[in-house]
Amino acid sequence: MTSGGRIEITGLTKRFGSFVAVDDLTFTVEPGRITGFLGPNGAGKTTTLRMLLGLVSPTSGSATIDGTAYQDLADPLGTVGAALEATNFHPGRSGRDHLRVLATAAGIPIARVDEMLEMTGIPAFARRRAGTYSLGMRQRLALAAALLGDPGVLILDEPANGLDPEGIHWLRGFLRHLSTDQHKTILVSSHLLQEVEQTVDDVVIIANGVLVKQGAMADMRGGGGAVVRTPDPARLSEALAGRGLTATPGSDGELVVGTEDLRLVGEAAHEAGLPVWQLSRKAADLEELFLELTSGTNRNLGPGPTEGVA
Ligand SMILES: Nc1ncnc2c1ncn2[C@@H]1O[C@H](COP(=O)(O)OP(=O)(O)OP(=O)(O)O)[C@@H](O)[C@H]1O
Repeated sequence: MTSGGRIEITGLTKRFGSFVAVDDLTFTVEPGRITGFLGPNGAGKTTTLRMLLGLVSPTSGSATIDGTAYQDLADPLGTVGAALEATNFHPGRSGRDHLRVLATAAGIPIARVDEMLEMTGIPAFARRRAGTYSLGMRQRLALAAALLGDPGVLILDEPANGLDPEGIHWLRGFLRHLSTDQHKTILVSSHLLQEVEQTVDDVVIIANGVLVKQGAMADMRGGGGAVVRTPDPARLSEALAGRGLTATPGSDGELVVGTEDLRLVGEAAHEAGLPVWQLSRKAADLEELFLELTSGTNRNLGPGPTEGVA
């Protein structure tokens, strides 16, 4: 069982002619964690992953795994497993045969094939031609292929694409097991924050090839403040103001307080002699935050509606 290496992206840039697909990108991905690589369609995620895997050469900058570029790795399949597209299977070949060909070419014991099919939940389909697989099945087969060499680093491009809710639930648990129990490094791209929200520990968000945010998912969730409900919101507002806390009336008689510390709010209510009907943390609206961070940046859609010129 191989534990993961550290991915380091430094000043990574890719130009296609005059078009800058990836622009001076710098971030790191740590072992034992699941990192979501997020951005709207066309943001430059796939190009970045392709550079990391040595499939596209950077215009400048570097992408390394434990300090080594992919093309210089001594044992690439045993170090990094990748599933970039779920469609590159020979349609007439069974999933099992596909994995057997890969395993033989890489000198991996054939027994590992059935182990991986079992692990990714596709043994019953293994003897059917891959051309008949649903997108979800192809995703599982791509994952099985990526894991054949027991790599410490796993790079998955939109792995939840085509999975049904049960499949997404399964994927979430599976990736969690690989990161927590096997300490692997997992980088998962997605254009939907919601899709990976419950899966990832860290996020790297890009738009127009540029880094817009990197951090722990828990920090993204924070900042929402506290919600408190009481029979006399005006009096509680005053008590909170006395403690330097801002309180804004919400939609349904509640107050939204500018602190994450629920104790402060509870104490203010207690001092004012007010009963508290509800006191909870307000979750930040991640979808809103994501749209805000990346708004109007989907290059593939062209410019948005423009203001009329007087
Ligand atoms: N070989 C190429 N030649 C010219 N432009 C390219 C090439 N490859 C990618 N691009 C452009 O670079 C931009 C980034 O593409 P990329 O596929 O990396 O984005 P992405 O974030 O992965 O989006 P998606 O989720 O749609 O795959 C896009 O505008 C794309 O059209």
